[in-house]
Amino acid sequence: MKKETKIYIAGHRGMVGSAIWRALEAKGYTNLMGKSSKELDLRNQAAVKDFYATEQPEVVIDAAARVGGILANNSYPYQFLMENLQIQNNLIDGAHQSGIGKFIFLGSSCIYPKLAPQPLKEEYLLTSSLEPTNEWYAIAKITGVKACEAIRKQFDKDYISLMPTNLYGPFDNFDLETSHVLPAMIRKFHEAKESGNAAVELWGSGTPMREFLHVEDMADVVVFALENEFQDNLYNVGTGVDLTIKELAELIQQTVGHEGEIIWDSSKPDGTPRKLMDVSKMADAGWKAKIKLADGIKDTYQWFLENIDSFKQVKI
Ligand SMILES: NC(=O)C1=CN([C@@H]2O[C@H](COP(=O)(O)OP(=O)(O)OC[C@H]3O[C@@H](n4cnc5c(N)ncnc54)[C@H](OP(=O)(O)O)[C@@H]3O)[C@@H](O)[C@H]2O)C=CC1
Ligand SMILES: C[C@H]1O[C@H](OP(=O)(O)OP(=O)(O)OC[C@H]2O[C@@H](n3cnc4c(=O)[nH]c(N)nc43)[C@H](O)[C@@H]2O)[C@@H](O)[C@@H](O)C1=O
Repeated sequence: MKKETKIYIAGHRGMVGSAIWRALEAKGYTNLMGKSSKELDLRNQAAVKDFYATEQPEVVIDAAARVGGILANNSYPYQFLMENLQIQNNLIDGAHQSGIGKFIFLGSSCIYPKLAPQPLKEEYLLTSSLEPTNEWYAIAKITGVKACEAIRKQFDKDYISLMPTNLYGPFDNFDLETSHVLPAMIRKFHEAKESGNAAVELWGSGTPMREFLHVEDMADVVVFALENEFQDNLYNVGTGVDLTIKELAELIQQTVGHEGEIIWDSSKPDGTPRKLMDVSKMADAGWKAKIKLADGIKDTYQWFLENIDSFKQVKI
C-alpha cells in the first residue's frame, strides 16, 4: 500500500477509528480523511453517494456504527438494527458503486450464535440462534459481513470483515448507561474509591466470560489488513484468552486501588455466557495480539485519570 493512498476512516472520532488514524499516521500514511457525524450523516444514502463522488477515496475502513454495551443494545433494538444497517449499507454499496477496490468492515464477536461451541470459529456463523440482548446489532453486523462476502465473490474485490472481540482503551465510552463493562468498571471503582471506598454495584451474576482486546492491537490488525491481501472474507480478531466478569472486576478493583464491597445486581442481564474467539485463522495469516490485559487496564486507567474532564464533556 502506497503511503499516499487516499484512505477514508469512517468513524475516525470514535475509540477504534481514532486509534486506526493514529496507527496509520505513525506508519507514515499521509492522505487520511474522516468526517464527523455532524459533517456527514452516514445514515443518509444520498449524502454518502455525493461524498464518495467528490472525495474519491481509494480505500475505506468502516469503524462507524451505533455502539454500546449490553443495556444500550437491549434498550434500543430498533436503533441498533436500523442505524447500523443504514450506515454500513451506504458505506459498502457506495464504495462498490464508486469502484473502490479495498474495504475493511468491522463487525463484532456477537455475530456468532449464543451457545456455539468454544472457541468460536468463523464457520460457526449462522449455525443457530443469537443472544437476545444483542441480536439486533448482530443481525446488522451479519448483513455487513455477507455484503462484503458477496462483493468479493461476485466482483472479486478485496472486501474483508474483521470480527473483534470486546475492545477497550483510550477514548472509550465511560457513560455508565451506555458503556461496555470494562470502562464502566474503571469509572465505578474509581468514583467509589474517591468516596471513601463505597460499595460498587455491578451487573448480572459475574459468571459470564469475556475476552478483551486493547484498541491499539485492534488498530494494528487493521493496518495489517490494509497492507496485506486476504484469501477469505471473515477473520476473528482477539487474544484467544478470556476470564469471568468477576475476575475482571477483581483485576480492575486492584488496579484502581478500591477496597470496598462489590454488589452484583441480578436484575441486569448477563448476556451470552461465553464468546471466546478462535484466533487461529488470523494467526495463520500472520497477525497476533501483543498487549496483555493487565497492562492494557493500567494504561486505560491512566488515560481515564488524565482525561476525566474532557471525556465527561464529550461522552456524558
Ligand atoms: N467497542 C467495542 O467493544 C467493539 C467495537 N466494535 C466495532 O468497532 C467499530 C468502532 O467502535 P467504537 O470505536 O467502539 O465506537 P465509538 O462509539 O467510539 O465510535 C463510533 C463512531 O461512529 C460514528 N458514527 C456513529 N453514527 C454515525 C452516523 N450516523 N454518521 C456518521 N458517523 C457515525 C461516530 O461519529 P461521531 O463521533 O462523529 O459522532 C463515532 O466516531 C464499530 O463498528 C463497532 O461495532 C466491535 C467489537 C467491539
Ligand atoms: C462488544 C459487545 O458488547 C455487548 O455485549 P456484552 O459483552 O454482553 O456487553 P458488556 O460489555 O456491556 O457486558 C459484559 C458483561 O459484563 C456485565 N457487567 C457487569 N457490570 C457491568 C457494568 O457496570 N456495565 C456493563 N456494561 N456491563 C456490566 C454484563 O452484565 C455482562 O454480563 C453487546 O453490545 C454486543 O453487541 C457486543 O458486540
